[in-house]
Amino acid sequence: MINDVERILISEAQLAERIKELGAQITADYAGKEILAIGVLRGAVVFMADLTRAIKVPVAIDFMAVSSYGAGTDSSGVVRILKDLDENIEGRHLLIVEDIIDSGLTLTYLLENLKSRKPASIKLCTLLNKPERRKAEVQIDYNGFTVPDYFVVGYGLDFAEKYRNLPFIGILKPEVYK
Ligand SMILES: O=P(O)(O)OC[C@H]1O[C@H](OP(=O)(O)OP(=O)(O)O)[C@H](O)[C@@H]1O
Ligand code: HPA
Repeated sequence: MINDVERILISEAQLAERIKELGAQITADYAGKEILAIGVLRGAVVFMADLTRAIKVPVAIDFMAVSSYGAGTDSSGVVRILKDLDENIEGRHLLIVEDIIDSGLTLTYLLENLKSRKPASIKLCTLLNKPERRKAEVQIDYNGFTVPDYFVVGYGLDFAEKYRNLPFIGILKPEVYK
């Protein structure tokens, strides 16, 4: 698996340091409130586990599964809900946790869907932001790292369901996905 990686873009130590900072910022912003963190399956799971432990106000967790990529490296643009929330979100402070915002199509769909259920507030936290690929504008409240237009893997992110368990964010060798 490691032999498929061309180079490490964000190391394990850099991820840990930045997540500590994000946790502190979120803790300060939500003082006196309770958060319902909504992880977007499956990519956000690894980040969600570390981020929630860096937040010091009460955090409940729930998950939604959506898919728009299939086995390729381009969004199909068609977002499907594969698993809905278990919690009632009306009147709650939602923190959507994503691994990456790329075209922005997944989040645009998700935000509209969640807003219609009348939460008290919605904020978005993404580990990675790839603005060069944006097709729909998305307001990001907490951004871990801005990355260039490479297909990245690791720390939850996959290519065809592989590489999610790499502890860093890396770029694959072109021959692996071409
Ligand atoms: O901004 P966008 O272009 O919409 O891309 C971002 C979305 O794509 C990835 O999910 P994917 O559909 O690959 O599912 P996964 O989380 O199970 O890997 C990622 O986790 C985001 O949810
Ligand atoms: O660069 C990426 N890597 C993995 N999954 C993704 N989903 C959107 N962009 C990416």
